[in-house]
Amino acid sequence: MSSIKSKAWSRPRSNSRLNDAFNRELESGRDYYRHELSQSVQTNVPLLNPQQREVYGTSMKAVDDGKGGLFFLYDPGGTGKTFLMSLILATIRPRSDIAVAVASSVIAATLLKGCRTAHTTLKLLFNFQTIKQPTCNISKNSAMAKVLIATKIIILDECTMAHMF
Ligand SMILES: Nc1ncnc2c1ncn2[C@@H]1O[C@H](COP(=O)(O)OP(=O)(O)OP(=O)(O)O)[C@@H](O)[C@H]1O
Repeated sequence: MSSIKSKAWSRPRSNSRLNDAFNRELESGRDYYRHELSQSVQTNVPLLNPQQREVYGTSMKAVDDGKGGLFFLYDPGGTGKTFLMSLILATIRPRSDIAVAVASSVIAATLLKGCRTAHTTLKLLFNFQTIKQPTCNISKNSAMAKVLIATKIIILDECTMAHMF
């Protein structure tokens, strides 16, 4: 009898712990000032140059269509990549959608709002560049896995530098 009781109580507790962790991850992905972000979108979209506008349109279409895709943005320094990525994040986040921003280094992570290192967020192995088929150390049932499933876009800044860290 006591074991039945303990099973009956233990299950909801573990689910609720998972839900709490999920909600914490979710909130950290959504915890932005919506009004401020929406205003920055209204102000900055009209400033985009033709090339930035094309990348913005392509990225937002991919997000809205939900078909997935892998896009690389490569341009010389100072040409507005960070400006553009910030705008993409600011467009998606006020909709209560999750946009994850990660970077290959701590310094690069300071450039985008809510950005963390890819190693921390995606639980990358530190020696992943030496492994033939590297995987993220995130279990299927974890809160982070649920967040990633719900994520609309993952932006990885300075990805070409990832092998150095
Ligand atoms: N369309 C734009 N309208 C107004 N300012 C812009 C625009 N695009 C970029 N900028 C400004 O130009 C400067 C350089 O842009 P940004 O930092 O985004 O370049 P970057 O390509 O990310 O540079 P780096 O590769 O060195 O990190 C920033 O001050 C940014 O705010």
